[in-house]
Amino acid sequence: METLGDRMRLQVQSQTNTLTPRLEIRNLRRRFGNRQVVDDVSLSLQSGKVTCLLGPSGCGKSTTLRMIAGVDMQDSGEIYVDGNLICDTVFRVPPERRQIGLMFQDFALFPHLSVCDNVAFGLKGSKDAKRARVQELLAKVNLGWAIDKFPHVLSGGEQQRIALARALAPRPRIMLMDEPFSGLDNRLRDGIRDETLAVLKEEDTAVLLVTHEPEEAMRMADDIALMRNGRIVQQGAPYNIYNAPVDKQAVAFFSDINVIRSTSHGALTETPFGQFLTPGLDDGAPVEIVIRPQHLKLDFDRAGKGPLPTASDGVAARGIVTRARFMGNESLVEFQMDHDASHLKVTVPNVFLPKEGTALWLTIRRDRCFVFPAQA
Ligand SMILES: Nc1ncnc2c1ncn2[C@@H]1O[C@H](COP(=O)(O)OP(=O)(O)OP(=O)(O)O)[C@@H](O)[C@H]1O
Repeated sequence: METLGDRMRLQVQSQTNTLTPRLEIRNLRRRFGNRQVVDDVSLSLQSGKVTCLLGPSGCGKSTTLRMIAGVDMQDSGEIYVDGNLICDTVFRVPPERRQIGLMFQDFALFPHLSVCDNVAFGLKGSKDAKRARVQELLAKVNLGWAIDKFPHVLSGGEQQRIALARALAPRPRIMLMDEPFSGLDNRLRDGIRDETLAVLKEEDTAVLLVTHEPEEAMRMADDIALMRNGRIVQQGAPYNIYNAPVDKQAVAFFSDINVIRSTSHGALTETPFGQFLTPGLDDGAPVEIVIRPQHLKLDFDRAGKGPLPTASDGVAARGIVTRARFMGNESLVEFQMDHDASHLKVTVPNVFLPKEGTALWLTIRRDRCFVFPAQA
């Protein structure tokens, strides 16, 4: 008979199982020559979730992926799958036994094999069982009709979906994707991204997607790990990464930015747009207030006066239009500010194209400002 102790043990066990990451990397490091390309990277992936490793070109994303796949070897650090060590500096499970699927930009299918044979390539078992799995996957990517075709008769987008089916066929526990959509033209990309995401979720695969495109990460990720110079500088849900960035570069990675420079005194800084708190900063410490162009507001000049100050928008400062351009969904208006001749950019929905030399008043949405100590 099951005792209370057994039940509690089972409960603890099942909780542990749900908490154990599908993939965990701890303190991974890799150096090429005298350059530390991956510097103490730790990450956890959960089943059915997409984590995006997002960062500029050359920051070490692909090197991290290659170590996880087992095609490159870390200098130090460990890799675990379902809590089991698969690689440290002494022990190493070979790539083909890691149950990790790979999908790269250069996803080349085998041209001499049919779609069926391409997708079945990594499968074991009887011919019928393989064909059944191929049919199941092709149905998921809406390409059931192509099973007996050859790759060259398919479009780029269709080939990409076949590559996804091929990578998923052996039911990998983890899928590593390195810029898999960057070879596709813009019109196809969104649809294929969404479809890929749906299939990966359905298969409950843990996904690590490498990209240098913030829009792609925002669109696909449950979790974003922002990487810079070999390190993960911030990790979290897309909403948090966008709205609570760790530093100026993290804001700038997602959008254009404006920087208002000032100095801290008594844990406050005075700017032409009002005061801001600067907790923890020494007197005289330089401060940067960072704000995205869509979070400034414009108002007309009424005989040298602008709008009255408000708690949400602070004080208005006057600027002179230096340029205004229509961008499609919005207009971009650039200013030279009266108070210090600095330049600020403002985006306004639809068409708003004031003439060069027009005086306008700018306010900033205080809840959308990020205050950082100035970086050297
Ligand atoms: N085998 C190697 N030998 C020497 N240097 C290498 C090697 N592999 C990568 N690097 C260097 O390490 C740095 C990081 O490369 P990596 O491919 O990981 O960057 P990435 O973030 O994926 O960039 P991208 O988005 O351009 O692919 C680059 O400067 C690259 O030149």
